[in-house]
Amino acid sequence: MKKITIAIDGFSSCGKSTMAKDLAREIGYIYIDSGAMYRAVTLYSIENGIFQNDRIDTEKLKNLIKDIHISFRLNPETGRPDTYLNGVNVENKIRTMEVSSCVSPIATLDFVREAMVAQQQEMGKAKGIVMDGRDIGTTVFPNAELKIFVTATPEIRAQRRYDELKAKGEEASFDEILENVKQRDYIDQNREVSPLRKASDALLLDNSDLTISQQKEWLAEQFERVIKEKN
Ligand SMILES: Nc1ncnc2c1ncn2[C@@H]1O[C@H](COP(=O)(O)OP(=O)(O)OP(=O)(O)O)[C@@H](O)[C@H]1O
Ligand SMILES: Nc1ccn([C@@H]2O[C@H](COP(=O)(O)O)[C@@H](O)[C@H]2O)c(=O)n1
Repeated sequence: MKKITIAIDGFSSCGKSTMAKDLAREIGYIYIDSGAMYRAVTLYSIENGIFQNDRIDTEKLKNLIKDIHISFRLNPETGRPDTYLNGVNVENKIRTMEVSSCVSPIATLDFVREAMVAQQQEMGKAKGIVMDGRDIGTTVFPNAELKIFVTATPEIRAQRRYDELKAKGEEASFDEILENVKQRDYIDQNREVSPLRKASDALLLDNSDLTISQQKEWLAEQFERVIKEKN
């Protein structure tokens, strides 16, 4: 059976990775969370004094970008891939509010995007991949056979993220999360390079009123339909 490329884009915290991971596991495809890659570059920038007091030392980051190696390894406990930055597992560190509040400015930088997109295209060159992000259907894999664009109201997305952090026993403020979600959406949609857009051939999914299992079922139906057409 011919494998395809699946691009899942959309707004922050709307459930892209939940859908993408589940589908990839069920159909035996590779799953790549492209947002984790921008988060890893951001963590590196914070830890190496590149992002300080709301300022990015772009020259320093440009010189060091070639030293930033991001990879994914399956975590046998969760059954999901963890993100590694220069060989160190940073899966938890990249999910903090500190990284969330710095990541979108880092993701506006053209040389950062160039480096990430090149790695993402390399990861997907053999197809059989589900990748989620902001520019997967528009820039990374414009020829993907299945493209989805996911959205939900900012309040619902913030509530989901708040519930997730609370369930992990982490301190969280709903207002801070909502503000972060809105701010990232704004920066992501308004940057010059590869802004967040629905690709013209992407299917739109508003999952505000869908459960995780309903959206999973919907995605599986889309996959079945496309794979039948292609084989
Ligand atoms: N339909 C849904 N109903 C309720 N909760 C959901 C739904 N879909 C996802 N979630 C939950 O919402 C939270 C955010 O989901 P997820 O991390 O998949 O979003 P995302 O779009 O990948 O976010 P980000 O852009 O920040 O990477 C998670 O806690 C997830 O379990
Ligand atoms: N393809 C992508 C993916 C992500 N970004 C930026 O990274 C931020 C974090 O992504 P999450 O998916 O983990 O929320 C996101 O807000 C974007 O700024 C991107 O630009 N392109």
